[in-house]
Amino acid sequence: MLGVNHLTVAYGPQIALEDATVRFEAGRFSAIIGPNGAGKSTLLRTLVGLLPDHAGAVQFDPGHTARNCISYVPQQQTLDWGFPVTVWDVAMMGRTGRLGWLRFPGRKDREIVEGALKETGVYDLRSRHIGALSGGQRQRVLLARMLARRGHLLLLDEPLTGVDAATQESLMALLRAEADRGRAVVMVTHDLEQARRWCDHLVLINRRVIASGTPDEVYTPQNIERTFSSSHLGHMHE
Ligand SMILES: Nc1ncnc2c1ncn2[C@@H]1O[C@H](COP(=O)(O)OP(=O)(O)OP(=O)(O)O)[C@@H](O)[C@H]1O
Repeated sequence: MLGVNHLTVAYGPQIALEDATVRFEAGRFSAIIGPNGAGKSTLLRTLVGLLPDHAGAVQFDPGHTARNCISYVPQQQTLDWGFPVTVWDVAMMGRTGRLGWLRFPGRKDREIVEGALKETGVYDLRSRHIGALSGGQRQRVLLARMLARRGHLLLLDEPLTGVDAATQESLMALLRAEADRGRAVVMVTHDLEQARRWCDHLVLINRRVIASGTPDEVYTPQNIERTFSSSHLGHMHE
């Protein structure tokens, strides 16, 4: 459904991701795993189209583009939470992004937003200003916006940061269900054990793709060592 082919991304002289080739399929729940600075967010942001300045190709299946099929949940700290909007408004942005700014949302859109807020457990907070939410509540609102968009491809950058353990389980179940409905779900995470339990496709990266496959294929001592060995600290200081 979506992939990158020999992708290299640099920020100025610093190469963040080198010669990465990987494919994400519909119906699969994929996890991108690696240490800090490994290039995980860079890979996701390139897929979304936020880093157009790269070498190599981002490939969509025919009829799909970043604009018409991706729902993206960025890292929470990259957003401005002082913006004067309510929980409901943020979830509705999932619809307006789809409709275009000139069309007003209709009853169907309101139903979809209501359903998304209920699914993520923040419907009761719908009139609250987003600045007045806890970290875990904010994360749920971002997930509600993502669900409201109804994209075929869900890209999430560390979506469980700040979320308590019980809620993490229910949100993982929610994402698993989205994959089982035929969506491609791709999540950046630091939690290897959680990824092994919920995901059927893992991608280990450390500036390069170290391994890609099922949890059993990917979680070998050698791959883990190559992904998390301190050698990557070397290139952080290059
Ligand atoms: N806007 C930027 N300008 C310059 N360098 C950047 C920028 N964004 C990321 N980098 C660098 O690119 C490399 C990869 O960063 P990236 O954010 O993709 O890592 P990550 O795997 O998502 O890390 P983390 O687990 O810490 O979120 C890092 O060395 C980082 O310092």
